[in-house]
Amino acid sequence: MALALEDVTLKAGRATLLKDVSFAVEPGRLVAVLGPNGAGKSTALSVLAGDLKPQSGRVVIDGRDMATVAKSELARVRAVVGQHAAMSFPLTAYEVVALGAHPFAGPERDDIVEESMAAMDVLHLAGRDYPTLSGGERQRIQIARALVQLRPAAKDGARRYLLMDEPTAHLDLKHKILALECARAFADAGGGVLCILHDLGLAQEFSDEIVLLKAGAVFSDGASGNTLTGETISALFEIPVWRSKSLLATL
Ligand SMILES: Nc1ncnc2c1ncn2[C@@H]1O[C@H](COP(=O)(O)OP(=O)(O)OP(=O)(O)O)[C@@H](O)[C@H]1O
Repeated sequence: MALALEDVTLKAGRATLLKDVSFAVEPGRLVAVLGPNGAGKSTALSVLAGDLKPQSGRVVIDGRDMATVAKSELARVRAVVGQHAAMSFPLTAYEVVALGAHPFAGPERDDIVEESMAAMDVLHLAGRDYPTLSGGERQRIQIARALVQLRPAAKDGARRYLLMDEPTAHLDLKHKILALECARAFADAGGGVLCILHDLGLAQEFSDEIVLLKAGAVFSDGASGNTLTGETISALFEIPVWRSKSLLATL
């Protein structure tokens, strides 16, 4: 059981954005995806989410080809926290989080929404107009919404997958840690998490596995403790080995 890319190649016009990319997000695991700007991380996440269709290869969710899974079913088992949390609808923060909760009704829904908002430290923002929130506040609301969306699957014992594109990008240190603790708790409770990160230290600290992407291909993939070496980081980001080694020594 897993959410996996199998030999995925994706092109846009003449550009090849992903070349034979394979990796899997297994239940109970947090996979961090790292790599230079433009490496294909967000593209890979969108393919895994079922939002972009590859020209070759396939996405497999718990043994089924994703192309055969209805969008409505997909919405119950995977949630996406995107890179840009902009939303121009005149909704309150509470209403945005509750968008994830449409299968619930009544007091149960309120409890689940409030619990997820508390987990992301945004309960005090519940009545605020979403468009007036700061970037980091919006990001935390989006994570709370995704957690709400996946709650029914958790209760049914179904597999579920949380896909996050740079969820910590706009967050202060306390909330970066909180967001990754929530993602970690989600994995520890049996969900699978994919998290695109630029921070090597946070990736090392919170993930089980690290996938390194470069130029649309998997550069390296392995257990978090073994993947980030001075030589690998140097080659991945095209920086001197002495620099990557001194950076890694600070992690
Ligand atoms: N529709 C498209 N047509 C052509 N090129 C595209 C298209 N969409 C994305 N790209 C290019 O594909 C590459 C991969 O983009 P992607 O957003 O996946 O990178 P990323 O690894 O997430 O980068 P970042 O760290 O900057 O967020 C980039 O060079 C981007 O410019």
